[in-house]
Amino acid sequence: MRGLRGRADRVAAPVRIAVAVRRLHPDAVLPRYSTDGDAGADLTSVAEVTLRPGCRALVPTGLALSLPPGTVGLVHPRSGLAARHGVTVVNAPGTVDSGYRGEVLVNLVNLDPTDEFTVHVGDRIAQLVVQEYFHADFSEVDSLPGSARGETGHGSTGGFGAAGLP
Ligand SMILES: O=c1ccn([C@H]2C[C@H](O)[C@@H](COP(=O)(O)OP(=O)(O)OP(=O)(O)O)O2)c(=O)[nH]1
Repeated sequence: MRGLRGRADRVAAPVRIAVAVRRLHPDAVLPRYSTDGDAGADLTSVAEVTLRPGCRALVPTGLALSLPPGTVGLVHPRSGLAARHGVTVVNAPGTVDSGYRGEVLVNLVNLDPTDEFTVHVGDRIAQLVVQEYFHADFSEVDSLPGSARGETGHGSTGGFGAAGLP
C-alpha cells in the first residue's frame, strides 16, 4: 500500500523511465508523445498495408523494445482512426511484455462495412501506453471475503437487457 500512496503523490507529472529502442527498419520512427499530457506514444507503420472491409493484418512498426522489468507496453487503438475509418486494434490493448525483444506488431482490423483502408509508411497506427503492473501470488481458498457486488455482474446494475444472463 505504501507504493500506491507514493503514486498518488506524483500525479502532477508522469514518471519518466528510460526505454531502449532498437530500429529494425530504416523507416522506423521512435514512439513519440504528441503532447505532454498524452498517455500513449504513437506507433508508426513501416509498411504499406491495405485492409479490405472486415479484414485484419499484423502491421510492423520496425521497432524492438526493452521495457524495464515490472512495466508493460499496452498497444491501444487511435480514436481518430477508429472514428473516421473504423480501423482499430483487434486485441486491444495488445500486451508487449518487458521480456519481449521481437518487433512490435500492431494487429489492425478494418471494421468499416464497405470501405477498404490503406496504411502508408509513416502513418501513426496505434499508441503505446507504458504502465507498471503487479504479479499476483494466487492462492486457492474455500471461500472469498464478502463484497458489495457479490457474484452479480454482466449488466446487473441495469442499462441493458439481461435476457439469457444469470
Ligand atoms: O499487440 C501486440 C501484442 C503482442 N505483441 C508481442 C509482444 C508480446 O510480448 C508478444 C506476445 O504477446 P501475447 O502474450 O499477447 O501473445 P500470446 O498469444 O499469449 O503468445 P505467447 O504464447 O507468445 O505469449 O507479442 C506485439 O508485438 N503486439
